[in-house]
Parts: sequence; structure tokens; C-alpha cells
Amino acid sequence: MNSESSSSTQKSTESHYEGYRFYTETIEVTRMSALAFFEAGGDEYLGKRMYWQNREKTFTLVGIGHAHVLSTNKATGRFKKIKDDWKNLCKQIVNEESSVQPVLFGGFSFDPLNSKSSEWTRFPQAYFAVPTFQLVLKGEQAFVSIHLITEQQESYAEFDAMRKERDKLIHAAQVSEVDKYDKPQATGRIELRKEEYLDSIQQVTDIIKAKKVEKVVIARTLKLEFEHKFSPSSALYQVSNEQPESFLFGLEAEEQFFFGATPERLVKVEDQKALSTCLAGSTPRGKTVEKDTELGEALLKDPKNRAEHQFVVKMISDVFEANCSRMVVPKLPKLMKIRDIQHLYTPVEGELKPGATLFDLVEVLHPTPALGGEPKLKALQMIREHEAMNRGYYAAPIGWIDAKGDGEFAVSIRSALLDGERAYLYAGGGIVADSTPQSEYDETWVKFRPMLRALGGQLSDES
Ligand SMILES: C=C(O[C@H]1C=CC=C(C(=O)O)[C@@H]1O)C(=O)O
Ligand SMILES: [Mg+2]
Repeated sequence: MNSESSSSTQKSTESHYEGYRFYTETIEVTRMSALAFFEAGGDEYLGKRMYWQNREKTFTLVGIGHAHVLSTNKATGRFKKIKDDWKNLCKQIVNEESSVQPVLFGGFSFDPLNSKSSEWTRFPQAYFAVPTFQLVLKGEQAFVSIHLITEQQESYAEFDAMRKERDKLIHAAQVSEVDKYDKPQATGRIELRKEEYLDSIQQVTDIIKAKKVEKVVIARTLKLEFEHKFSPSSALYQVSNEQPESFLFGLEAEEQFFFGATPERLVKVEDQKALSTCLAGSTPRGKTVEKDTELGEALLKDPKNRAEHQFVVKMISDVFEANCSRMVVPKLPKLMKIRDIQHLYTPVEGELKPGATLFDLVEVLHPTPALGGEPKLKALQMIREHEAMNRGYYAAPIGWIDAKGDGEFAVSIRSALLDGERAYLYAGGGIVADSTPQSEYDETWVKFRPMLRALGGQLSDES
């Protein structure tokens, strides 16, 4: 079926912004696989694609091509820069009549002050784009928008060519089969700087015991090697199968692809209502129902994990207190059970005060003590000094915002960077006074599991 017969064309609009002209058109189309649409852009737009699906699977977003990039390599003021640039661009691009808004999608690095050299060669400190072709799946509906942001005076011919390109992408996605991807098979697996990681946990635990800081999250990297390259679409497909109950995200920067399936929301804003998630404290799933319940109950009572969790609840509650006129925080954590792991989980919600925006919340929340520590700045300093890696975009905010200011950011854990025939996997854990190197090391293996299965990196005796 082509898009013409299945679509209702909405009004095309044209507007102006500081010398730019903004042309947009949105059509409703027959629902298609978002992954197939992402894949369809792989020839012409490789390196300029993005993918997002919320945890509830009620909202999926795919971006193909860059209509406009907002990015910076500055260490300070990066949140404000993206926020201000987006605000300026939005003055012209809000289309109140449209059922979907143009979206800005991207992310921030974990810590721009970390100067260790790393595999993150293509990602600036903040990297966002308005896609040229935007697919939104909302409920049962599917919308495809074209965005053209140009300094040229007369771009109707260009826009017409883009309509043809859009129809090609839609057609390719509607007729494709997405379950055709073979599972990648890693040929090598290397634990990078393992001894340094174990030593750093001991050092950090000693510093916490000396009461110089309360909690610090320490992470490590696992490198997988492959004989052949495999596509970002295949990587997304595999990881979504391995951990379906999560946010699914993917962000290309030239030939590098950062992706993952994370259970952790940083913050969502919809009509001034804000939602965040405190997620910290972990235990594996049990093989039987009885064992699983036993492990979950033990986690709920465990002082070490409750301490890890409580720092996060306190910090997020304080941020909401300052930015919301009304808020709700449950007194006790619940369990969040996902395929390989169970976590302590406390949802937080509030009504934003007038003037408070999604980017403001992202800036003050990042990193929560689930990924940084407590107190925040001291913990960041300790991570810079003691952690034997540069996190790049791991453990950082990734997500989208629309022209009305609604949007959602997840915390990019359970993630990997795909770089040619290599993939770098990341996992960490919250270190508190009674952490031990061995138990934290074991916890990272549980967190690596879904990504390892997705990329064929598990050893033969692992599942
Ligand atoms: C740092 C990670 O997880 C965080 C989120 C949930 C539970 C955590 C924990 O129990 O340590 C971590 O704070 C990771 O997955 O790499
Ligand atoms: Mg932990």
C-alpha cells in the first residue's frame, strides 16, 4: 500500500527564524514497523538516524536525516545552550494545528570534565537534531513529517523532492520484514581494566567509610569483537527482544551508534506534569517463582540496597520540591522486575511551577545518585579520579523534546557503543559503605546480561 492511499495530508506550513525558513508537512499513514522505517534510512542517511520507544510502548519515534543539528563541545553551559537554541528555533516551528510536533532528539555526555581519552570519538558533549523525516507512532496511529530548515529563499522544488523521498521510505518500511536479522556472534570478549575497576571500588568504599562522601557509582567496560560489522537496526532488534520492558533508544553519530534498553526514566514532562524514577538497588531474578519472590523480598529489606536507593529518592524529591507546586513521592520503594534483574523503584510525580522546563529538570537531575553519587559534585570528582574509563554517553540523559516543551529523557544505562567490528558495553553499581568489590563485580555481570545475549557475547555456560 502506498502512502497516498492510506494517508490524510495535513496543511503544509512555512515559517521563518533568524534567516532560516522552516517548511513542514505531516501525513498520517498506515501503521508500520518503526524499526523497518529506521532501516529504510540506512542507505542514504547512515550516521544521521535516531530511535526512541518509551517503556509503555505507547510512543515510538524514529528520525532519519538531520534537518537541523544543535550540538556543542563546551564543558560548561551545554544544557543552557541547547535549551536556548531550541527555544529560538521553536518560536517559528510550533504548528498548533498539527497532531504531532517537530521533535528535537539527542543526548548529553555523562561528564564533559572527564578528560580521559576514549572510544567516544564521534559524540560531542551535547548532540541533538531535528530529523528530516520523522516517524511518530502514537497509540494506533502513525504520522510521518518532513522538516526542512534552510537559509535559501525558495525551496519548493527541494521540498517536492523530499516528498518523493518520504514516500520511498514509507514504502520500503511497509513492505519490509523486520525479523530477518541474524543474531551477531562475538568472536572476542575483553574485560577492560578489570583490576583497576576492582581496586577503585575498594578505594571508594574506604573513602565512604571515612565519611568524606556518602555514595559513588563506579562502572566498567566490556569490549566485544566481531568478525563482521552488523547494522544498527540489527542491534536494536536484538536488544529489544532481550529486554522488552524498557525504553529503547539509538543515536547515530557518523559511523558510531549508541543504543540500549534502559529501565530508568530520568524525567518526562507532559502538559506541565513531571514524572521521574528513582531506580537503584539490585538483585538477580530467581529461577523459580519462590526463589524470585524470596530474592525480591530480601532486596526490599536489605540495608545496603535501601541505602543506595534512599540517596536517589532524597535527591529527586529535593529537585521536585524546588520545581513543582505539588508532588507525590511514595514512602516505600516497590520492586521493578525486568528480564534479568529486579530493582528498588520509587516513582516521583509533580506539577511543574510556571517557567520550569524539561531541560531545566534534566540539568539539575543529571546525574542522580543512581549514576553519580551523593553529594553530587564530590561524587563526580571521585568518578573522574577513581573510575578507569570515560563514560561518554553511558549513564547520561538521552531523549526528546517537542516544540511545546513536552518530552522525555531516559538514563542511558544497559547500553553499548557500536563502532565497526567492536562493541563497548557499560555497567556500574552504587557504592556505599558496605559494598565489596566482588559483589559489585557480580552485579555488573547481571546488568550486562541482556546486551551480551543480544550481541552474542555470552560464554557457552552463560544464559
Ligand atoms: C549503574 C547502573 O545501574 C544503576 C541503576 C539501577 C541500579 C543500580 C544499582 O543497584 O547499583 C545503579 O545505580 C548500570 O546499569 O550500569
Ligand atoms: Mg547496586
